[in-house]
Amino acid sequence: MGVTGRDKTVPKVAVCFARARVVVWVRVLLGWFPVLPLKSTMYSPVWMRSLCQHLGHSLARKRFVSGLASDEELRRNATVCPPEPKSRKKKSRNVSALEGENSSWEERLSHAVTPLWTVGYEDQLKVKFDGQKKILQTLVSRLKEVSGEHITSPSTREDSCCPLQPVVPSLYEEYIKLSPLDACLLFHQGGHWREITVRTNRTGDTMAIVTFHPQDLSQEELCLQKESLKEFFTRGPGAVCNLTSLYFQESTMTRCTHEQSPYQLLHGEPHIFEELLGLKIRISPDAFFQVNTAGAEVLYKTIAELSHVSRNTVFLDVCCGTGTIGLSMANQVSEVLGIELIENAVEDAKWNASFNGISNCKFHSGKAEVVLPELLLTLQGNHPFTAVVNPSRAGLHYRVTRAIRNCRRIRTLVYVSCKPQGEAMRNLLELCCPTNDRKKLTGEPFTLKMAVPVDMFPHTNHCELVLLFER
Ligand SMILES: C[S@@+](CC[C@H](N)C(=O)[O-])C[C@H]1O[C@@H](n2cnc3c(N)ncnc32)[C@H](O)[C@@H]1O
Repeated sequence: MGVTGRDKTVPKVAVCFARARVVVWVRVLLGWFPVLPLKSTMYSPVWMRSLCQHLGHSLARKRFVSGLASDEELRRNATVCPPEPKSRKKKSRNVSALEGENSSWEERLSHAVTPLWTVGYEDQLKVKFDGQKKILQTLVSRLKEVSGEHITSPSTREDSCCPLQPVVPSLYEEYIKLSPLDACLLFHQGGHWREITVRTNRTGDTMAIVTFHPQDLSQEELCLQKESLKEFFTRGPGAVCNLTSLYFQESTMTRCTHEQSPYQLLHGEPHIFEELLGLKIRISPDAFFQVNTAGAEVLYKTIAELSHVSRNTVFLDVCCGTGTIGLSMANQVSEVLGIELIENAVEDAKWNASFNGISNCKFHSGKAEVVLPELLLTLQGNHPFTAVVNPSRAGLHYRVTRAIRNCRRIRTLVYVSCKPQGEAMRNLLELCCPTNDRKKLTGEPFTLKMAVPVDMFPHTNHCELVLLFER
Protein backbone atom coordinates (compact mmCIF):
# COMPACT_ATOMS: atom_id res chain seq x y z
CA MET A 1 0.00 0.00 0.00
CA GLY A 2 1.57 3.25 -1.07
CA VAL A 3 -0.07 5.34 1.55
CA THR A 4 -1.23 5.66 5.04
CA GLY A 5 -3.99 7.99 5.92
CA ARG A 6 -1.46 10.50 7.17
CA ASP A 7 0.00 12.02 4.03
CA LYS A 8 -3.28 12.28 2.11
CA THR A 9 -1.71 10.82 -1.01
CA VAL A 10 -3.32 8.10 -3.03
CA PRO A 11 -2.49 4.40 -2.87
CA LYS A 12 -0.13 3.10 -5.52
CA VAL A 13 -1.11 1.30 -8.69
CA ALA A 14 -2.35 -2.26 -8.60
CA VAL A 15 -2.30 -2.70 -4.86
CA CYS A 16 -5.00 -0.14 -4.32
CA PHE A 17 -7.31 -1.64 -6.84
CA ALA A 18 -6.60 -5.17 -5.78
CA ARG A 19 -7.66 -4.07 -2.31
CA ALA A 20 -10.69 -2.32 -3.66
CA ARG A 21 -11.85 -5.43 -5.39
CA VAL A 22 -11.33 -7.57 -2.34
CA VAL A 23 -13.28 -5.23 -0.13
CA VAL A 24 -16.09 -4.99 -2.61
CA TRP A 25 -16.49 -8.74 -2.88
CA VAL A 26 -16.04 -9.50 0.77
CA ARG A 27 -18.81 -7.10 1.64
CA VAL A 28 -20.96 -8.57 -1.06
CA LEU A 29 -20.63 -11.87 0.75
CA LEU A 30 -21.50 -10.36 4.10
CA GLY A 31 -24.43 -8.32 3.10
CA TRP A 32 -26.17 -7.06 0.11
CA PHE A 33 -23.98 -4.29 -1.01
CA PRO A 34 -20.56 -3.36 -2.14
CA VAL A 35 -18.35 -1.31 0.11
CA LEU A 36 -16.07 1.23 -1.40
CA PRO A 37 -12.87 1.35 0.59
CA LEU A 38 -11.39 4.60 1.70
CA LYS A 39 -8.80 6.25 -0.52
CA SER A 40 -8.57 3.38 -2.90
CA THR A 41 -11.48 3.71 -5.21
CA MET A 42 -14.26 6.11 -5.80
CA TYR A 43 -17.85 6.56 -4.95
CA SER A 44 -19.47 7.65 -8.13
CA PRO A 45 -22.91 6.80 -9.44
CA VAL A 46 -21.33 5.60 -12.66
CA TRP A 47 -19.04 3.23 -10.84
CA MET A 48 -21.94 1.93 -8.80
CA ARG A 49 -23.97 1.45 -11.93
CA SER A 50 -21.19 -0.52 -13.56
CA LEU A 51 -20.96 -2.74 -10.49
CA CYS A 52 -24.71 -3.28 -10.53
CA GLN A 53 -24.56 -4.09 -14.21
CA HIS A 54 -21.74 -6.47 -13.41
CA LEU A 55 -23.87 -8.20 -10.78
CA GLY A 56 -26.81 -8.27 -13.16
CA HIS A 57 -24.76 -9.93 -15.85
CA SER A 58 -23.39 -12.34 -13.31
CA LEU A 59 -26.93 -13.34 -12.54
CA ALA A 60 -27.73 -13.75 -16.20
CA ARG A 61 -24.71 -15.98 -16.49
CA LYS A 62 -25.96 -18.14 -13.67
CA ARG A 63 -29.37 -18.36 -15.29
CA PHE A 64 -27.61 -19.32 -18.51
CA VAL A 65 -25.81 -22.15 -16.74
CA SER A 66 -29.05 -23.35 -15.17
CA GLY A 67 -30.86 -23.07 -18.49
CA LEU A 68 -33.19 -20.30 -17.31
CA ALA A 69 -31.85 -17.38 -19.27
CA SER A 70 -33.83 -15.85 -22.08
CA ASP A 71 -32.23 -15.32 -25.49
CA GLU A 72 -32.08 -11.63 -24.74
CA GLU A 73 -30.24 -12.27 -21.48
CA LEU A 74 -27.81 -14.56 -23.25
CA ARG A 75 -27.10 -11.94 -25.88
CA ARG A 76 -26.53 -9.26 -23.24
CA ASN A 77 -24.48 -11.63 -21.16
CA ALA A 78 -22.30 -12.65 -24.06
CA THR A 79 -21.13 -9.10 -24.55
CA VAL A 80 -19.82 -8.84 -21.02
CA CYS A 81 -19.12 -12.35 -19.93
CA PRO A 82 -17.50 -14.36 -22.72
CA PRO A 83 -17.32 -18.14 -22.39
CA GLU A 84 -14.56 -19.45 -20.21
CA PRO A 85 -11.55 -20.76 -22.15
CA LYS A 86 -10.71 -24.42 -21.55
CA SER A 87 -7.44 -23.71 -19.77
CA ARG A 88 -7.07 -20.79 -17.43
CA LYS A 89 -4.07 -18.65 -18.12
CA LYS A 90 -1.72 -17.21 -15.55
CA LYS A 91 -2.89 -13.92 -14.09
CA SER A 92 -1.12 -10.87 -15.36
CA ARG A 93 -1.18 -7.27 -14.33
CA ASN A 94 -0.36 -6.15 -17.84
CA VAL A 95 -3.35 -4.28 -19.17
CA SER A 96 -2.80 -5.10 -22.82
CA ALA A 97 -2.44 -8.76 -21.89
CA LEU A 98 -5.76 -8.52 -20.05
CA GLU A 99 -7.42 -7.44 -23.24
CA GLY A 100 -6.04 -10.38 -25.17
CA GLU A 101 -7.60 -13.74 -25.84
CA ASN A 102 -4.98 -15.43 -23.67
CA SER A 103 -6.28 -13.91 -20.45
CA SER A 104 -8.82 -15.65 -18.26
CA TRP A 105 -12.50 -14.74 -18.62
CA GLU A 106 -12.43 -13.14 -15.16
CA GLU A 107 -9.68 -10.79 -16.32
CA ARG A 108 -11.47 -9.99 -19.54
CA LEU A 109 -14.69 -9.41 -17.60
CA SER A 110 -12.90 -7.07 -15.19
CA HIS A 111 -11.32 -5.36 -18.14
CA ALA A 112 -14.68 -4.91 -19.87
CA VAL A 113 -16.46 -3.62 -16.76
CA THR A 114 -13.69 -1.62 -15.06
CA PRO A 115 -10.86 -1.27 -17.59
CA LEU A 116 -8.62 0.71 -15.24
CA TRP A 117 -8.83 -1.76 -12.37
CA THR A 118 -5.09 -2.46 -12.36
CA VAL A 119 -4.14 1.21 -12.38
CA GLY A 120 -3.67 3.43 -9.30
CA TYR A 121 -6.11 6.27 -8.85
CA GLU A 122 -3.68 9.13 -9.63
CA ASP A 123 -2.71 7.33 -12.84
CA GLN A 124 -6.38 6.73 -13.66
CA LEU A 125 -6.90 10.47 -13.47
CA LYS A 126 -3.97 11.00 -15.88
CA VAL A 127 -5.40 8.43 -18.31
CA LYS A 128 -8.79 10.14 -18.13
CA PHE A 129 -7.25 13.58 -18.55
CA ASP A 130 -5.29 12.48 -21.63
CA GLY A 131 -8.44 10.87 -23.04
CA GLN A 132 -10.44 14.06 -22.60
CA LYS A 133 -7.61 16.10 -24.13
CA LYS A 134 -7.65 13.89 -27.23
CA ILE A 135 -11.40 14.34 -27.52
CA LEU A 136 -10.96 18.11 -27.37
CA GLN A 137 -8.20 17.98 -29.96
CA THR A 138 -10.52 16.02 -32.25
CA LEU A 139 -13.20 18.58 -31.58
CA VAL A 140 -10.80 21.39 -32.51
CA SER A 141 -9.89 19.81 -35.82
CA ARG A 142 -13.55 19.03 -36.60
CA LEU A 143 -14.49 22.60 -35.74
CA LYS A 144 -11.77 23.85 -38.06
CA GLU A 145 -13.12 21.60 -40.79
CA VAL A 146 -16.69 22.76 -40.47
CA SER A 147 -15.99 26.45 -39.98
CA GLY A 148 -13.08 26.69 -42.35
CA GLU A 149 -11.78 29.21 -39.87
CA HIS A 150 -8.67 29.51 -37.84
CA ILE A 151 -9.65 29.13 -34.18
CA THR A 152 -8.18 31.76 -31.91
CA SER A 153 -9.08 30.61 -28.40
CA PRO A 154 -6.40 31.12 -25.70
CA SER A 155 -5.49 27.44 -25.73
CA THR A 156 -5.12 26.98 -29.49
CA ARG A 157 -1.43 26.56 -28.87
CA GLU A 158 -2.20 23.25 -27.18
CA ASP A 159 -4.65 22.21 -29.86
CA SER A 160 -7.53 22.44 -27.44
CA CYS A 161 -10.59 24.59 -28.05
CA CYS A 162 -10.85 25.74 -24.44
CA PRO A 163 -8.86 25.50 -21.21
CA LEU A 164 -8.95 21.93 -19.92
CA GLN A 165 -9.22 21.70 -16.15
CA PRO A 166 -7.88 18.71 -14.19
CA VAL A 167 -10.37 15.84 -13.75
CA VAL A 168 -12.53 16.39 -10.71
CA PRO A 169 -11.80 13.23 -8.71
CA SER A 170 -14.45 10.88 -7.40
CA LEU A 171 -16.42 12.10 -4.47
CA TYR A 172 -15.77 10.10 -1.34
CA GLU A 173 -12.09 9.90 -2.14
CA GLU A 174 -12.14 13.66 -2.61
CA TYR A 175 -13.96 14.09 0.68
CA ILE A 176 -11.34 12.09 2.57
CA LYS A 177 -8.57 14.08 0.93
CA LEU A 178 -10.23 17.34 1.92
CA SER A 179 -10.83 16.20 5.47
CA PRO A 180 -8.28 17.30 8.08
CA LEU A 181 -8.70 13.81 9.56
CA ASP A 182 -6.91 10.67 8.40
CA ALA A 183 -8.31 7.43 7.07
CA CYS A 184 -8.29 4.54 9.52
CA LEU A 185 -6.82 1.54 7.75
CA LEU A 186 -5.46 -0.34 10.76
CA PHE A 187 -6.91 0.43 14.18
CA HIS A 188 -3.53 0.59 15.93
CA GLN A 189 -2.27 3.18 13.42
CA GLY A 190 -5.01 5.66 14.35
CA GLY A 191 -7.05 7.62 11.81
CA HIS A 192 -10.81 8.08 11.62
CA TRP A 193 -12.49 7.42 8.25
CA ARG A 194 -13.11 3.69 7.97
CA GLU A 195 -15.48 2.58 5.24
CA ILE A 196 -18.57 3.55 3.34
CA THR A 197 -21.26 0.96 2.71
CA VAL A 198 -23.59 1.73 -0.16
CA ARG A 199 -26.96 0.02 -0.41
CA THR A 200 -29.03 0.45 -3.56
CA ASN A 201 -32.37 -0.99 -4.56
CA ARG A 202 -34.15 -1.82 -7.79
CA THR A 203 -35.63 1.64 -8.07
CA GLY A 204 -32.28 3.41 -7.70
CA ASP A 205 -32.52 4.69 -4.11
CA THR A 206 -29.14 4.89 -2.42
CA MET A 207 -28.32 4.60 1.27
CA ALA A 208 -24.74 5.39 2.29
CA ILE A 209 -23.41 4.42 5.73
CA VAL A 210 -20.12 5.98 6.79
CA THR A 211 -18.21 4.22 9.56
CA PHE A 212 -15.92 6.43 11.58
CA HIS A 213 -13.45 5.74 14.39
CA PRO A 214 -13.86 8.54 16.95
CA GLN A 215 -10.42 7.96 18.53
CA ASP A 216 -10.19 10.75 21.14
CA LEU A 217 -12.28 13.42 19.40
CA SER A 218 -14.57 15.51 21.61
CA GLN A 219 -18.35 15.62 21.02
CA GLU A 220 -17.95 19.10 19.47
CA GLU A 221 -15.31 17.85 17.05
CA LEU A 222 -17.49 14.86 16.14
CA CYS A 223 -20.43 17.16 15.47
CA LEU A 224 -18.28 19.25 13.16
CA GLN A 225 -17.25 16.14 11.19
CA LYS A 226 -20.87 15.01 10.84
CA GLU A 227 -21.97 18.47 9.71
CA SER A 228 -19.18 18.66 7.18
CA LEU A 229 -20.01 15.18 5.79
CA LYS A 230 -23.66 16.08 5.51
CA GLU A 231 -22.84 19.37 3.83
CA PHE A 232 -20.63 17.59 1.29
CA PHE A 233 -23.33 15.08 0.31
CA THR A 234 -26.31 17.41 0.43
CA ARG A 235 -25.11 20.81 -0.77
CA GLY A 236 -21.47 20.20 -1.82
CA PRO A 237 -19.91 18.19 -4.64
CA GLY A 238 -21.37 14.94 -3.26
CA ALA A 239 -24.93 16.19 -3.87
CA VAL A 240 -24.79 14.63 -7.38
CA CYS A 241 -24.94 11.21 -5.65
CA ASN A 242 -28.52 12.12 -4.75
CA LEU A 243 -28.41 10.00 -1.60
CA THR A 244 -31.75 8.86 -0.29
CA SER A 245 -30.19 8.33 3.17
CA LEU A 246 -26.87 9.24 4.75
CA TYR A 247 -25.94 7.42 7.96
CA PHE A 248 -22.95 7.85 10.23
CA GLN A 249 -21.77 5.32 12.78
CA GLU A 250 -18.99 5.82 15.30
CA SER A 251 -17.30 2.49 15.68
CA THR A 252 -14.27 1.42 17.67
CA MET A 253 -14.69 -2.21 16.63
CA THR A 254 -14.74 -4.04 13.31
CA ARG A 255 -18.55 -4.08 13.50
CA CYS A 256 -20.90 -2.45 15.99
CA THR A 257 -24.60 -3.10 16.36
CA HIS A 258 -27.00 -0.18 16.56
CA GLU A 259 -27.37 -0.89 20.28
CA GLN A 260 -23.59 -0.73 20.79
CA SER A 261 -23.23 2.46 18.76
CA PRO A 262 -26.28 3.96 17.08
CA TYR A 263 -26.55 4.48 13.36
CA GLN A 264 -27.05 8.25 13.18
CA LEU A 265 -29.21 9.51 10.34
CA LEU A 266 -27.53 12.65 9.01
CA HIS A 267 -29.80 13.12 6.04
CA GLY A 268 -32.83 11.65 4.25
CA GLU A 269 -34.97 8.60 4.83
CA PRO A 270 -34.36 6.21 7.73
CA HIS A 271 -34.96 3.08 5.62
CA ILE A 272 -34.42 1.73 2.16
CA PHE A 273 -37.13 -0.43 0.58
CA GLU A 274 -36.96 -3.32 -1.85
CA GLU A 275 -39.51 -5.28 -3.87
CA LEU A 276 -39.07 -9.01 -3.41
CA LEU A 277 -41.41 -11.80 -4.59
CA GLY A 278 -44.25 -9.29 -4.74
CA LEU A 279 -43.61 -7.97 -1.22
CA LYS A 280 -42.41 -4.53 -0.23
CA ILE A 281 -39.54 -5.00 2.23
CA ARG A 282 -38.27 -2.31 4.59
CA ILE A 283 -34.58 -2.54 5.47
CA SER A 284 -32.84 -0.68 8.31
CA PRO A 285 -29.16 0.25 7.96
CA ASP A 286 -28.06 -2.55 10.28
CA ALA A 287 -30.45 -5.23 9.00
CA PHE A 288 -29.15 -8.02 6.80
CA PHE A 289 -30.39 -8.34 3.25
CA GLN A 290 -29.20 -10.79 0.61
CA VAL A 291 -26.58 -9.58 -1.86
CA ASN A 292 -28.80 -9.21 -4.89
CA THR A 293 -32.54 -9.21 -4.90
CA ALA A 294 -33.07 -11.35 -7.99
CA GLY A 295 -30.65 -13.91 -6.53
CA ALA A 296 -32.53 -13.82 -3.22
CA GLU A 297 -35.78 -14.59 -5.04
CA VAL A 298 -34.20 -17.68 -6.60
CA LEU A 299 -32.86 -18.72 -3.18
CA TYR A 300 -36.22 -18.28 -1.43
CA LYS A 301 -38.09 -20.17 -4.14
CA THR A 302 -35.63 -23.04 -3.72
CA ILE A 303 -36.25 -23.03 0.04
CA ALA A 304 -40.01 -23.00 -0.52
CA GLU A 305 -39.84 -25.97 -2.91
CA LEU A 306 -37.79 -28.03 -0.46
CA SER A 307 -39.84 -27.16 2.62
CA HIS A 308 -42.89 -29.35 1.75
CA VAL A 309 -45.20 -27.19 3.83
CA SER A 310 -48.98 -27.53 4.09
CA ARG A 311 -51.79 -25.35 5.43
CA ASN A 312 -51.21 -26.98 8.85
CA THR A 313 -47.53 -26.28 9.06
CA VAL A 314 -46.07 -24.02 11.72
CA PHE A 315 -43.09 -22.44 9.98
CA LEU A 316 -40.07 -21.45 12.09
CA ASP A 317 -37.76 -18.88 10.49
CA VAL A 318 -34.63 -18.87 12.64
CA CYS A 319 -32.21 -15.97 12.02
CA CYS A 320 -34.91 -14.31 9.96
CA GLY A 321 -33.39 -10.86 9.34
CA THR A 322 -36.16 -8.64 7.94
CA GLY A 323 -38.47 -11.66 7.83
CA THR A 324 -38.18 -12.28 4.10
CA ILE A 325 -38.20 -16.09 4.06
CA GLY A 326 -41.13 -16.47 6.45
CA LEU A 327 -43.13 -13.69 4.85
CA SER A 328 -42.70 -15.24 1.42
CA MET A 329 -44.07 -18.54 2.82
CA ALA A 330 -46.84 -17.07 4.95
CA ASN A 331 -49.72 -17.76 2.56
CA GLN A 332 -48.83 -21.47 2.41
CA VAL A 333 -48.68 -22.22 6.15
CA SER A 334 -50.78 -21.77 9.27
CA GLU A 335 -48.30 -19.60 11.14
CA VAL A 336 -44.80 -18.14 10.80
CA LEU A 337 -42.58 -17.60 13.83
CA GLY A 338 -39.40 -15.64 13.21
CA ILE A 339 -36.41 -15.12 15.51
CA GLU A 340 -33.72 -12.51 14.93
CA LEU A 341 -30.91 -10.97 16.94
CA ILE A 342 -30.88 -7.45 15.42
CA GLU A 343 -33.70 -5.43 16.94
CA ASN A 344 -34.11 -3.07 14.01
CA ALA A 345 -34.39 -6.04 11.65
CA VAL A 346 -37.19 -7.43 13.84
CA GLU A 347 -38.95 -4.07 13.69
CA ASP A 348 -38.55 -4.19 9.91
CA ALA A 349 -39.99 -7.73 9.83
CA LYS A 350 -43.05 -6.61 11.83
CA TRP A 351 -43.52 -3.58 9.58
CA ASN A 352 -43.11 -5.78 6.49
CA ALA A 353 -45.82 -8.18 7.70
CA SER A 354 -48.21 -5.37 8.52
CA PHE A 355 -47.56 -3.34 5.35
CA ASN A 356 -48.02 -6.39 3.14
CA GLY A 357 -51.24 -7.37 4.90
CA ILE A 358 -49.82 -10.57 6.39
CA SER A 359 -51.39 -11.41 9.74
CA ASN A 360 -50.11 -14.92 10.57
CA CYS A 361 -46.48 -13.96 11.34
CA LYS A 362 -44.89 -13.23 14.71
CA PHE A 363 -41.33 -12.05 15.06
CA HIS A 364 -39.25 -12.41 18.21
CA SER A 365 -36.21 -10.36 18.99
CA GLY A 366 -33.17 -11.90 20.70
CA LYS A 367 -30.56 -14.59 20.45
CA ALA A 368 -31.99 -17.72 18.89
CA GLU A 369 -30.18 -19.81 21.51
CA VAL A 370 -32.23 -18.08 24.20
CA VAL A 371 -35.54 -17.49 22.40
CA LEU A 372 -36.03 -20.76 20.50
CA PRO A 373 -35.85 -23.27 23.39
CA GLU A 374 -38.40 -21.20 25.37
CA LEU A 375 -40.63 -20.64 22.36
CA LEU A 376 -40.79 -24.35 21.51
CA LEU A 377 -41.92 -25.12 25.06
CA THR A 378 -44.85 -22.73 24.77
CA LEU A 379 -46.23 -24.02 21.46
CA GLN A 380 -49.42 -26.05 21.81
CA GLY A 381 -51.05 -28.57 19.46
CA ASN A 382 -49.83 -31.43 17.30
CA HIS A 383 -49.30 -29.80 13.95
CA PRO A 384 -45.90 -30.48 12.37
CA PHE A 385 -43.22 -27.80 12.33
CA THR A 386 -40.96 -26.97 9.47
CA ALA A 387 -37.88 -25.00 10.46
CA VAL A 388 -35.66 -22.95 8.20
CA VAL A 389 -32.39 -21.79 9.67
CA ASN A 390 -30.24 -19.28 7.85
CA PRO A 391 -27.48 -18.29 10.25
CA SER A 392 -24.51 -16.07 9.55
CA ARG A 393 -21.12 -17.67 8.85
CA ALA A 394 -20.63 -18.40 12.55
CA GLY A 395 -23.37 -21.04 12.32
CA LEU A 396 -25.93 -21.82 15.03
CA HIS A 397 -25.27 -21.87 18.76
CA TYR A 398 -25.26 -25.47 20.03
CA ARG A 399 -28.39 -24.67 22.11
CA VAL A 400 -30.28 -23.98 18.87
CA THR A 401 -29.30 -27.26 17.22
CA ARG A 402 -30.09 -29.06 20.47
CA ALA A 403 -33.53 -27.44 20.71
CA ILE A 404 -34.32 -28.37 17.10
CA ARG A 405 -33.00 -31.90 17.48
CA ASN A 406 -35.00 -32.49 20.68
CA CYS A 407 -38.28 -31.01 19.43
CA ARG A 408 -40.18 -33.98 18.02
CA ARG A 409 -42.66 -31.83 16.15
CA ILE A 410 -39.95 -30.50 13.83
CA ARG A 411 -40.06 -33.10 11.05
CA THR A 412 -38.50 -31.04 8.27
CA LEU A 413 -35.49 -28.76 8.57
CA VAL A 414 -33.98 -26.60 5.84
CA TYR A 415 -30.49 -25.38 6.71
CA VAL A 416 -29.26 -22.53 4.50
CA SER A 417 -25.57 -21.79 4.81
CA CYS A 418 -23.21 -19.44 2.99
CA LYS A 419 -20.27 -21.24 4.63
CA PRO A 420 -21.16 -24.90 5.15
CA GLN A 421 -17.51 -25.89 5.51
CA GLY A 422 -17.15 -23.72 8.63
CA GLU A 423 -19.00 -23.82 11.94
CA ALA A 424 -22.13 -25.01 10.15
CA MET A 425 -20.47 -28.40 9.73
CA ARG A 426 -20.52 -28.85 13.51
CA ASN A 427 -24.26 -28.00 13.51
CA LEU A 428 -24.98 -30.54 10.78
CA LEU A 429 -23.18 -33.28 12.67
CA GLU A 430 -25.13 -32.46 15.84
CA LEU A 431 -28.38 -32.69 13.91
CA CYS A 432 -27.62 -36.06 12.32
CA CYS A 433 -25.42 -37.94 14.81
CA PRO A 434 -26.76 -40.90 16.86
CA THR A 435 -28.40 -39.86 20.13
CA ASN A 436 -25.82 -38.54 22.56
CA ASP A 437 -26.84 -38.22 26.22
CA ARG A 438 -23.68 -36.38 27.20
CA LYS A 439 -24.46 -33.61 24.66
CA LYS A 440 -28.17 -33.86 25.48
CA LEU A 441 -28.94 -34.73 21.86
CA THR A 442 -31.74 -37.11 22.68
CA GLY A 443 -34.17 -36.61 19.80
CA GLU A 444 -34.36 -38.78 16.69
CA PRO A 445 -31.50 -37.89 14.30
CA PHE A 446 -32.25 -36.04 11.07
CA THR A 447 -31.33 -37.50 7.70
CA LEU A 448 -29.92 -35.39 4.91
CA LYS A 449 -32.22 -35.76 1.92
CA MET A 450 -31.21 -33.17 -0.59
CA ALA A 451 -28.63 -30.43 -1.16
CA VAL A 452 -29.12 -27.54 -3.58
CA PRO A 453 -26.33 -25.01 -4.06
CA VAL A 454 -27.60 -21.62 -5.22
CA ASP A 455 -25.04 -19.32 -6.77
CA MET A 456 -25.62 -16.04 -4.98
CA PHE A 457 -22.01 -14.98 -5.46
CA PRO A 458 -20.94 -15.40 -9.07
CA HIS A 459 -17.22 -15.05 -9.79
CA THR A 460 -16.31 -16.21 -6.28
CA ASN A 461 -15.90 -19.70 -4.84
CA HIS A 462 -18.96 -19.25 -2.64
CA CYS A 463 -22.52 -20.56 -2.90
CA GLU A 464 -25.52 -20.58 -0.63
CA LEU A 465 -26.03 -24.26 0.15
CA VAL A 466 -29.62 -25.25 0.87
CA LEU A 467 -29.80 -28.56 2.77
CA LEU A 468 -33.02 -30.48 3.32
CA PHE A 469 -33.19 -32.69 6.43
CA GLU A 470 -36.10 -34.92 7.41
CA ARG A 471 -36.89 -37.48 10.06
C1 LIG B 1 -27.46 -14.78 6.66
S1 LIG B 1 -28.51 -13.67 7.53
C2 LIG B 1 -30.09 -14.29 7.01
C3 LIG B 1 -31.23 -13.35 7.19
C4 LIG B 1 -32.54 -13.73 6.50
N1 LIG B 1 -32.85 -15.10 6.63
C5 LIG B 1 -32.50 -13.32 5.05
O1 LIG B 1 -32.50 -14.18 4.17
O2 LIG B 1 -32.48 -12.12 4.78
C6 LIG B 1 -28.31 -14.23 9.17
C7 LIG B 1 -29.12 -13.49 10.19
O3 LIG B 1 -28.90 -14.11 11.45
C8 LIG B 1 -28.92 -13.12 12.45
N2 LIG B 1 -28.26 -13.69 13.64
C9 LIG B 1 -26.94 -13.83 13.87
N3 LIG B 1 -26.73 -14.40 15.06
C10 LIG B 1 -27.96 -14.64 15.60
C11 LIG B 1 -28.41 -15.22 16.82
N4 LIG B 1 -27.55 -15.68 17.73
N5 LIG B 1 -29.72 -15.30 17.04
C12 LIG B 1 -30.63 -14.85 16.13
N6 LIG B 1 -30.24 -14.29 14.94
C13 LIG B 1 -28.94 -14.18 14.68
C14 LIG B 1 -28.20 -11.97 11.79
O4 LIG B 1 -28.50 -10.75 12.43
C15 LIG B 1 -28.75 -12.04 10.37
O5 LIG B 1 -29.90 -11.25 10.22
